[in-house]
Amino acid sequence: MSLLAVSGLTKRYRRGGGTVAAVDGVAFAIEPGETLALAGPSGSGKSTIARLVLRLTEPDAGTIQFEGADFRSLGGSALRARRARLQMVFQDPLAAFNPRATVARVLDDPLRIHGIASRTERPRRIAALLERVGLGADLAPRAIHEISGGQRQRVAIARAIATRPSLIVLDEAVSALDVSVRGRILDLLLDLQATERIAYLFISHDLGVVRAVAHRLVILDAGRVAESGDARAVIGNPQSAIGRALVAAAPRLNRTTAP
Ligand SMILES: Nc1ncnc2c1ncn2[C@@H]1O[C@H](COP(=O)(O)OP(=O)(O)OP(=O)(O)O)[C@@H](O)[C@H]1O
Repeated sequence: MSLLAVSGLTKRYRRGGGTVAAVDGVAFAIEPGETLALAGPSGSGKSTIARLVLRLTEPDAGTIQFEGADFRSLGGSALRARRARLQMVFQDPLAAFNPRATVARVLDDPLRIHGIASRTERPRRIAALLERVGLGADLAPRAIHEISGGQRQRVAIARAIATRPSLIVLDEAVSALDVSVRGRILDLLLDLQATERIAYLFISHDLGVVRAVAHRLVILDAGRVAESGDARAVIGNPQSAIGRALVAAAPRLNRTTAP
């Protein structure tokens, strides 16, 4: 059974006098421990799909099965428990967190809210989480706005793994980072996937990054699936017009070195 399976996913927004389908009958599945990338031009519906999967936005139609449950019909404590297993990392952690909060506070929240560790245990758990993402425990008292962008994204990943998720949605999570920092964060994500068997829904406009980390790739165009398949096969030989255009517009793909 797939970890996540969506089908017929549809979300319309009002525009002018009518409506626009930001997401229009999209279907895909993610298996445990795998990375599925979503790519497509700006406005093709990538972020809307992320928000629908996370239930931050309600779809107009479609089904979302997560860990065998109908995710749309869950409520109350069942939804809370399932939410712990489905985490997210966005492009800009400064927008996602209170910039004045300390690193310790950002990591304490999920441990407390989901009842994962007692008050006395939590500092130790926070130190272990920081260590797991390659940061020192001395970062705990620092404010989010005081640390570097790469450190902030590591804190965001530490927060995401605090609840032992089976799936993390990453929406342009490495796009704002410079190339060397990006490479190290991608290595961390791959290492976490190998050791914890976490699956990723990896949204990126950068096919070089997608090729480096994704097992499978779904290319979107105007809210619909244009093509999908093995990530390297799709990038190496795109079948859709939009796939060919995206590959042609990605000069870094022509290099032999990994991003
Ligand atoms: N809250 C909203 N209200 C109205 N229209 C929206 C809303 N959110 C998204 N849209 C529209 O839905 C379409 C898909 O947007 P979405 O942000 O999902 O695309 P995207 O592929 O993530 O784009 P980008 O790469 O630029 O982030 C766009 O036409 C966008 O203008």
